[in-house]
Amino acid sequence: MEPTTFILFGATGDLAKRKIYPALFNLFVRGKLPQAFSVVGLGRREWTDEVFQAAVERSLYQFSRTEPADKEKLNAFLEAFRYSVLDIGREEDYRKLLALVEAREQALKMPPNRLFYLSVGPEHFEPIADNIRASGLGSADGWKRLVIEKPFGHDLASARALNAKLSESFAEEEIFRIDHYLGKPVVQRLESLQQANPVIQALWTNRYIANVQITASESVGVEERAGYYDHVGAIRDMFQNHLLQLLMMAAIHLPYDSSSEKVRFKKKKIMEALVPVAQEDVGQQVVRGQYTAGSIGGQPVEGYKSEPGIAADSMNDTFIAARLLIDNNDWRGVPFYIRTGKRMNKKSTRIVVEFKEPLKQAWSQSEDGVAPNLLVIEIGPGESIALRLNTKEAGAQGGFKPIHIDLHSTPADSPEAYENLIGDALKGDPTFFAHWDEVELSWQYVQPMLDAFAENAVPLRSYAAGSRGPAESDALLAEDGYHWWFDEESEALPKNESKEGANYAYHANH
Ligand SMILES: NC(=O)C1=CN([C@@H]2O[C@H](COP(=O)(O)OP(=O)(O)OC[C@H]3O[C@@H](n4cnc5c(N)ncnc54)[C@H](OP(=O)(O)O)[C@@H]3O)[C@@H](O)[C@H]2O)C=CC1
Ligand SMILES: O=C1O[C@H](COP(=O)(O)O)[C@@H](O)[C@H](O)[C@H]1O
Repeated sequence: MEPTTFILFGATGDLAKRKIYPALFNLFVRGKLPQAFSVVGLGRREWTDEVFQAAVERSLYQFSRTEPADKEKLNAFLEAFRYSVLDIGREEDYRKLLALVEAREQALKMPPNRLFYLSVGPEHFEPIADNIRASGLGSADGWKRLVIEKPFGHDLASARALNAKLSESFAEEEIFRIDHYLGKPVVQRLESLQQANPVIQALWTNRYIANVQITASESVGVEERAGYYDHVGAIRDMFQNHLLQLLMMAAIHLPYDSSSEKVRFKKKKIMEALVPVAQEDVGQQVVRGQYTAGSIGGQPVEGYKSEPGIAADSMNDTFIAARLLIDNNDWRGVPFYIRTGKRMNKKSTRIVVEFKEPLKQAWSQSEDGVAPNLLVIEIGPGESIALRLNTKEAGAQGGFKPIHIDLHSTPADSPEAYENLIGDALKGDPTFFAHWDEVELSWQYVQPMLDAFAENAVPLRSYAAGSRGPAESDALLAEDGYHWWFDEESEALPKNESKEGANYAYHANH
C-alpha cells in the first residue's frame, strides 16, 4: 500500500473516537496500514500532540474490539499521530497545516499522498474542499482523496449543489462518499454469494423470486441527536442512503470478473430502472409513521414528541415502509419492500428473499408445513446467510419441516464497517463507496416523497414503541398477498453462535 498522510477534520469529535481511531488501530494490528503512515488530526480545541495521542489511546480502550494489550505496539501506532489547531473558516490555519504535513512527509520520506477525511458536520464540507484547493494542500505531486461522511445533501437540489462545489476541488474518482452499510461484512459478501454459488445466481430473477424484503429496525430512539433527526426523519437518515444502497446491492447481478466500475455501473442501472413514484401517488406506495409511548424489553419508553429536543407538534417520520418496483427484465413484477424505524421491537438489519411457491398447489391442500423457500441475509447485529428449504423426514407421519442451510457465517472477529471502508479508501478502492450517480438517483427517487411528506399529503401513522411499526405497513404487503417475514416466522434460523469454520453447515430444525 502506498505511503499516506491521513488528514482528519473533526479529530476531536464523536465519530473519530467511536469509529475512526478503533478502525485505524484494527487495521494496524492486522498489518493493513501502509508501511509509511502519518495522521494529522484537526479541530479548534487547543490540543497538543500528546493530548491528542492520549485521546486516541482512551478511545481504543473504550471502543476498539482489539484490546491494545501490547504497549510497544500501541506506542508505535500512536507515534504516527500529530495534531494541529484549525478553524475550518480560517485560511491561515490551512497554510500552517500544509507546513506540518510537508514537514512530516519529509521526515518520513513519504510522497505527498494525502487522504482528507471530513468527520465534521455537512455545513463544513464545501469550505474545507475550497480551502484544501486554495492552500495548495491538494495540488501536490502525489494523489489526493476526499473521504466524506453523510449526510450528502438534504434533498436533490442541495446534493447537486454540494457535488458541484466539491467537483471544483476533487474529481469524482477522488471522492469517497461513506455509506457505512456498504462496509458491513455481510453486505460486502453479497458479491461472492452470487459469484461462488451458481445455484443462487440462477435463481436471482423474477422467474423464481416472489418478493424481496429489506428491513432495518432499531430499538433505540433519537438518542442525543434530536436536533438533527427532527429535521431529517427516517426517510433521509436511513431510507435515501443505507436502504437504497442495500436494494442496489441485492438487485444487481454480478459477473465473475466484477470490478468496481462494473459494480457501480450495475447499481446505477438498478436505480435508473426504479419505477418513479409521483408525488400524488406516494400515499399508495409509502407508509410513514411516528412512535408513541410504549415499552421495549419491559421498560417504559416515551413517545417521540416527548423526547428531549423534539417539537411537541413534530410531524417527523421515525418509520417508513415502501413498495419499490424495478422495471427491468430481471425484476419486473417483483416488489421490493423496504422498512426502517426507530423504537421498534428489536434491532435487526436483514434482507429476506422470498421465493415463489411452484409446489404450493400440489402440496398445501394435503400436507402441513410447506412454506416458501427463503434466503435470509442477516446483516446485523448477527451476521449470516441462510437458505430455508422444506423437507419431510423418511417415515415421518407429520407434514413438512423447514431446514436451513447456512451458506455463509461471518467469523466472530470479522472487521467492522469502518475498518473495511477506511482500508478500502487507503487502497483507493471505491467499490463500496457511493458514486455520485447513485446518490443523485437516490435523491431523485426520494424527492417526491419528501415533497409529499412536507405537505402532509401522506398520513403520519402511529405505532407504539416496542412494536413492529404501524399496522398500515403490514397492509402494504397484504395488498399483494404477502406478509413481512419476522424472525419468529422464519423459524429459528441458525442463531449467530460462533460459527467460525462452519460455513456450509447444515441445520435441521426440530
Ligand atoms: N457520530 C456518529 O456516530 C456519526 C457521525 N456521522 C457524521 O460524521 C460527522 C461528524 O460527526 P460527529 O463526530 O458526531 O460530530 P461532533 O459534533 O462530535 O464533532 C464535530 C467535530 O467537528 C469539529 N469542528 C466543528 N466545527 C469546526 C470548525 N469551525 N473548525 C474546525 N473544526 C470544527 C469539532 O472540533 P472542535 O470542537 O475541536 O472544533 C469536532 O471534532 C457528521 O457529518 C455526522 O453526520 C455519521 C455517522 C455516524
Ligand atoms: O447512519 C445511521 O445509522 C444508524 C444505524 O446504523 P447501524 O449500523 O447500527 O445499523 C442509525 O441509528 C442512525 O440514526 C443513522 O444516522
